[in-house]
Amino acid sequence: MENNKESYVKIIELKEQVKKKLLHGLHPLENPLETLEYIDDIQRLGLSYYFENEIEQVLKQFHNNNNNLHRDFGDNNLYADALRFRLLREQGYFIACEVFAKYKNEKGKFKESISSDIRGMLNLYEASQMRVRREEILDEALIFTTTHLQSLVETSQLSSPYLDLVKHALMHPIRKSFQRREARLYILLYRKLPSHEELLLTLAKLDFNLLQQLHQKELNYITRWWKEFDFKSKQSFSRDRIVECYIWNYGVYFEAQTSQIRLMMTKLISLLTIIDDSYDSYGTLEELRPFTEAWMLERWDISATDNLPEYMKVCYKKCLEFFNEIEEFTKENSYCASYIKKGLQCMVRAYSKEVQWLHNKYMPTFDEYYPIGLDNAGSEELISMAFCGMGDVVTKESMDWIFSQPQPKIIRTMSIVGRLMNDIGYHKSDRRKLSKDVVASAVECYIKQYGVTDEEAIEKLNEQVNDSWKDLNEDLLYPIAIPRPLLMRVLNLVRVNHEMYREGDGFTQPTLLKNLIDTLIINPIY
Ligand SMILES: CC(C)=CCC/C(C)=C/CC/C(C)=C/COP(=O)(O)OP(=O)(O)O
Repeated sequence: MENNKESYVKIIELKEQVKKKLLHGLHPLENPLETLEYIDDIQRLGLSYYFENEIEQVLKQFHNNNNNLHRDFGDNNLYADALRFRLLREQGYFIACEVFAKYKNEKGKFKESISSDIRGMLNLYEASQMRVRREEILDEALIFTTTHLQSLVETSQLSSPYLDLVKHALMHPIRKSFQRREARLYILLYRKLPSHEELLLTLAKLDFNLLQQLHQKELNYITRWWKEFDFKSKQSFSRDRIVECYIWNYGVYFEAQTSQIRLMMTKLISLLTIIDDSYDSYGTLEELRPFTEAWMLERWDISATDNLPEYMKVCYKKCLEFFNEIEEFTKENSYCASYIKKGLQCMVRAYSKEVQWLHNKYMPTFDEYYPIGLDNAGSEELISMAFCGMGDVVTKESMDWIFSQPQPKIIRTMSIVGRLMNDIGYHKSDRRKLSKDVVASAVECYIKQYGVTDEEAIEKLNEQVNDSWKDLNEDLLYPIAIPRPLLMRVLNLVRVNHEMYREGDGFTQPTLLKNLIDTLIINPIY
């Protein structure tokens, strides 16, 4: 691997060339498809953060010239239509889904003939993930493309980079995916594509490897911090998941200049895990009552824990220290820390309600459970903390937006994805099967309220998760409530929730995230 200084210099030089091409070398009106493909490649290679303004300028032209460009693709270019649709919607521009009506037959079904166009089908599949409510044509497109692409994967004997992309996309659609894993994977696939551009490939590889070295150093620092804290010696039942905490935030912030917020968020999640475990696993009701009161104080004070067990004191003290660190970090925006405190209080209130149910062996109805379960998914808390890393972009109004009523749809989506996927995973896990406790969780509460089977409950809850992604998509279309860079961090937080609980409890069962950790932190790209 080249030495770091050389890599930096090369990155600067390559970036300039890409910028030039984006602004002057592409001609959206004459060559719309080539332009879109170039932007798609930049984004999928994980490089768009270098070119936000240029990409915005180019895509705006597509948006403003929608009709002209529409004609350029002709009547039968599913690949181009779907690519443009996805890129514009990802950028926040509404584009009507009726553009896909021409791919239907007289019976109102998608034409079977398009199913042999793999790249077109793949783009339509990704485009349909951008749907909002009441876009039935995109619901149908998702089913149509998923079915055909799945059968293609099962029956095809050929190996091709496109087929690899299809296999991957079926598991990880772009909209929901952990972005850095996608970048790495796309770098490996892109170099096999006949059309790849050497310059972009080199830039992407250098950038990934250089960032990875920084991430390794950070992980080193944070594991030392965790070892020195040594909470395990005070309470051995608590989950020991500092690497997973780091990965959580790496999904939200990955850039070199965001190192500090990544580490702060990692500390926050590790402390939240301790608090969660205190309520869920080992605190008694008598201990937890004053513990809850201590968090509810206007000014947190260590003396509030005088009569509490040592492990609670240690946890509370560490949080006080951590809040001093947050205040120092957000000196310029001194109002920020109070929102993080408010978010934590909201979680603790929910934990304390759940613990009463647990100790009273009471299984609530779904309606009783749901608002509490959504509150303890911690969305307001994590978003408040994430926004603190956004420097000038964040304002008091955007912090107020986090706690506004009615709750912004994208925040509700974050809670729904986290809560329901976590609870569905819990329902299927050995943890539940082996537990003698009556633990309130969405599946059990749904079964209790509606008298349905496990499978039916899970199906209904999965539907809610899918519908909530549509709401998220809507909140990300212009006009938007707060600046786009802030909303993009919220989107990343939702993606992390999805990733963590996609196949069970990735946070608690260490094997589920192992692959992700190896790919992102350990192995460079050669
Ligand atoms: C669930 C979710 C999206 C949480 C987001 C807030 C957050 C990052 C908390 C840190 C600790 C954590 C992963 C709790 C989930 O525990 P658990 O799996 O025992 O679930 P529980 O919430 O039912 O205790």
